[in-house]
Amino acid sequence: MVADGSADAIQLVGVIGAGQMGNGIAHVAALSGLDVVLTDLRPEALAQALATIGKNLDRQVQKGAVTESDRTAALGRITTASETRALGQCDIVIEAATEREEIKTAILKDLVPHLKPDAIIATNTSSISITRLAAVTDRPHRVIGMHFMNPVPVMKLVEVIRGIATDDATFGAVQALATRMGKTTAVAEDYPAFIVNRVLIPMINEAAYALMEGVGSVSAIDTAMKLGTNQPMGPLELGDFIGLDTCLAIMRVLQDGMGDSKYRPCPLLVKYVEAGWLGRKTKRGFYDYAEAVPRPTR
Ligand SMILES: CC(=O)CC(=O)SCCNC(=O)CCNC(=O)[C@H](O)C(C)(C)COP(=O)(O)OP(=O)(O)OC[C@H]1O[C@@H](n2cnc3c(N)ncnc32)[C@H](O)[C@@H]1OP(=O)(O)O
Ligand SMILES: NC(=O)C1=CN([C@@H]2O[C@H](COP(=O)(O)OP(=O)(O)OC[C@H]3O[C@@H](n4cnc5c(N)ncnc54)[C@H](OP(=O)(O)O)[C@@H]3O)[C@@H](O)[C@H]2O)C=CC1
Repeated sequence: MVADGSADAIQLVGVIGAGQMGNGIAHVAALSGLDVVLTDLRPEALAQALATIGKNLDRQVQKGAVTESDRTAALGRITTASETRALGQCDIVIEAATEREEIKTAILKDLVPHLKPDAIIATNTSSISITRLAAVTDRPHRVIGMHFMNPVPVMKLVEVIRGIATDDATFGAVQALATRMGKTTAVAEDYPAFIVNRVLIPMINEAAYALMEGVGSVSAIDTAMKLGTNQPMGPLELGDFIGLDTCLAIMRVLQDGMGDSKYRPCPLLVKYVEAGWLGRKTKRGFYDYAEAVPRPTR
């Protein structure tokens, strides 16, 4: 029962998509004492996600942030599955698959027949309209944006985005869940890319323009922004970290949704994605990750 909006009302969390965000969400949820069912189409993605979660928990144990017994308990609370029906008993399902609207709508349509009547559907989309995603479900009032930041175990923010039909009980339950997971929430309205990515991704896109136009090299641009504006990563390094496919997808949502040419994706960014140079996850983006120390490519 989740209708009262209390943190304790949610006990079983489903996560769809076992990529970098899905594994981070599963990690933090399990560490908060929640039971987790993590699904992905590919069994190899699930095995890789469990290995990553184990490694990141080890890192937290070494730092003294997590005890060995909490690590073991957290891993024991995560089960994996390839079939959607495994999510049937979840109180909330958090969709964290690839940032493409047709993928997300197909997932949601496949999901709803399996769910309990009052289960919440949250999406970790970085940019896509919550209202539009909710409209393909049987329960737009129970659909909400729950936008975690990468890396999920480290970053403190969750953006919460209501669709036009999202009800107060759903909003309250998700705010409480984020708090239980140790996160601080910021509420954003349902406009393209919400708050964080409305500001951040155009900056990364502009850094790609600066690179394309020869304003600076990869190292110069990242050093300038790191030391000049006190950001932990330069914009090109951060683009590689997020995934250049995801950055481009967000720019396209901004361009389509806002209809303003200031959001045009940088042609160099487009070319990198077309080449399959997606950043860290493919070992090549603005940097080459083949060696232990990433090497700038331009
Ligand atoms: C695209 C979207 O839709 C929205 C987004 O997410 S936008 C992206 C938002 N994220 C950012 O902007 C990240 C910017 N980068 C950073 O904050 C930092 O570079 C970073 C936290 C990623 C790494 O920091 P770092 O100092 O270079 O590395 P490192 O020392 O290894 O890590 C810092 C801490 O995080 C921990 N950590 C890093 N990655 C971790 C992970 N995946 N799991 C668990 N812990 C992790 C480390 O153990 C370390 O912990 P302590 O502070 O307790 O020592
Ligand atoms: N990267 C980031 O910094 C952030 C990303 N996000 C958002 O989180 C979501 C996931 O991003 P991220 O984790 O980076 O992406 P990844 O590419 O790392 O992971 C996406 C995962 O979803 C899987 N997938 C694709 N289609 C389906 C499907 N139909 N059913 C189940 N799983 C599927 C992919 O499998 P396969 O590899 O086989 O395609 C992959 O394992 C996106 O919406 C993104 O915008 C939000 C905050 C930050």
